[in-house]
Amino acid sequence: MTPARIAIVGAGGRMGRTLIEAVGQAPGLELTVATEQPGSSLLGSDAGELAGQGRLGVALESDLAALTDRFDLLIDFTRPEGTLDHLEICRQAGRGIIIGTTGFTDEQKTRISEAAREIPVVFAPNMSVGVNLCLQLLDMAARVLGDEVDVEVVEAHHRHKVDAPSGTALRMGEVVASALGRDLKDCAVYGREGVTGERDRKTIGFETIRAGDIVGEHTVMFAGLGERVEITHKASSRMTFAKGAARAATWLAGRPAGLYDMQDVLGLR
Ligand SMILES: NC(=O)C1=CN([C@@H]2O[C@H](COP(=O)(O)OP(=O)(O)OC[C@H]3O[C@@H](n4cnc5c(N)ncnc54)[C@H](OP(=O)(O)O)[C@@H]3O)[C@@H](O)[C@H]2O)C=CC1
Ligand SMILES: O=C(O)C1=N[C@H](C(=O)O)C[C@H](O)C1
Repeated sequence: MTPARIAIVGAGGRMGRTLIEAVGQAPGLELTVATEQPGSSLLGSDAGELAGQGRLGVALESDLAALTDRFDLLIDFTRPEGTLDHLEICRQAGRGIIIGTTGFTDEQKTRISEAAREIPVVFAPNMSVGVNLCLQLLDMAARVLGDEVDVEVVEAHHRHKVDAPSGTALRMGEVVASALGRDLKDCAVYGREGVTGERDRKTIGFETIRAGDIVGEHTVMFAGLGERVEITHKASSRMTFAKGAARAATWLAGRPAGLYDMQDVLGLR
């Protein structure tokens, strides 16, 4: 079978470099385009050499709109504003997109849903198998423990991360809120300070740690009187996310337009 031709945007970033390696290891995928922002000192360098994989013959370029005839699917782990630009280019060219970027506003998420009426989109704040399994476990835990417990989501990431709470923490909160018949928008509490008063059982609390080189850790605590359940995921390598994105790309190749996530890719729905 002909491999799907893959574009990686933000190719010089932490995830971009890891994605170059992961796509190179995926049998059904071939890296054909890699981009960075205009003005980047990385433009012209070889994607494989950038990722420590040896020469691939794919030079970093900046004008994605001019390159759409050279890829079938685009993988985007950048920033929301960049992702929306890339999404529009994919929509106009009829190319599928795998979005791992986090930190979108509701309005920006709506734009992704709208584009997914025309092109296939996988959009997931965490592409690791483990986190997606945890989302299933969280749904079950919330249904069993119900309103008898206090729910807190604690996440820790490296010092360079710019959005908080993490997209994964928010998705975990959404899963628990939905299982409990709540709307996260009404019940989320983002950090506490000063005289807060007693805890309201119906809230879901979020705590954020940013420190050093932590790859990504999430714990959801269901704390009752006399016992406590904690569901924890710890990523120790970005390759776990990159392999998930490569798996999503393989899965998305040839699919019809639609908004999918990693639960679809992994057959967990
Ligand atoms: N879904 C998942 O499984 C995972 C998601 N993520 C998410 O992926 C995103 C990237 O993370 P990470 O790799 O650590 O970040 P980095 O900052 O290391 O990389 C981001 C890359 O995107 C580029 N970029 C930034 N803004 C734009 C723009 N407007 N247009 C085009 N390119 C742009 C950067 O270029 P420059 O350096 O020039 O600014 C850089 O190359 C984050 O949102 C993060 O939360 C991360 C890991 C897993
Ligand atoms: O920025 C990161 O690094 C990560 N971001 C994602 C998120 O915001 O959930 C996923 C992962 O935890 C790493």
